[in-house]
Amino acid sequence: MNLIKVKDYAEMSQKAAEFIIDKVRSTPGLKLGLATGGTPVGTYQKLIEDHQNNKTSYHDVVTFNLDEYIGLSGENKNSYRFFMNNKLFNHIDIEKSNTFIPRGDVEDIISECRKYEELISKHGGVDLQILGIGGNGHIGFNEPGTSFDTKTHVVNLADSTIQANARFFNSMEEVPTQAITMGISSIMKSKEILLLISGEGKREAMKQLLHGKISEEFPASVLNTHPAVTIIADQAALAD
Ligand SMILES: N[C@@H]1[C@@H](O)[C@H](O)[C@@H](COP(=O)(O)O)O[C@@H]1O
Repeated sequence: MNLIKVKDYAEMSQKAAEFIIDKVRSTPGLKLGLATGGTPVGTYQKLIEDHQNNKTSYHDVVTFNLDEYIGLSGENKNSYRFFMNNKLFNHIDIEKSNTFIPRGDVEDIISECRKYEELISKHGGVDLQILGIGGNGHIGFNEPGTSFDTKTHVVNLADSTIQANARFFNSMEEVPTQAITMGISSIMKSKEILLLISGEGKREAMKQLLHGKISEEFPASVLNTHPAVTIIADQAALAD
């Protein structure tokens, strides 16, 4: 894994945006894997600014998001579809029909999992996957204990993840307890991965990722076996 150390969240966002813009510009029809959470928001903001100032075009870019809450429709302001429209898609020239996010509000969620996996394959797979990391090492919504062989699947969220995500909801009762997520094997099929890590709250996860053993108990550890991972981490996440 290639580790790029930066000062703070702002520098991480700037570097990550430059990395992505370079791929968008150099790879016609880029298949871009996207993540939600607080970590990539600054990066998306930088992509928007660059689109406005330098006219980088997303016209032929196809995006696949990692995950979605079960039970929330795209109109719900806490859904990841709403988040992505609001934080990125509405502000760049991407075709909405080229932005894919698993549906959490369909009746047959098992068939949605299969269809999402097929959709990614049909497009030739993800070229560059952006990832954040949960404090417990989850990637996408693959919680500790998830098999490294998983494809897109339904998960029960860990209590710590529910707690961490509660900040976006009005009350605990509203926080979904299940999600649909690309699996570990789906993520690992990406040709290249860019992992963003910022803040003190991620320090333990950072340490375990770099120095811990590769184990399903710490999902992100699998990234040590991927041939093309770049991590951009800030000082707060790196400090011992
Ligand atoms: N499903 C998302 C993950 O993709 C994200 O990486 C994680 C960390 O979020 P944050 O960046 O807000 O710390 O939160 C959620 O669980």
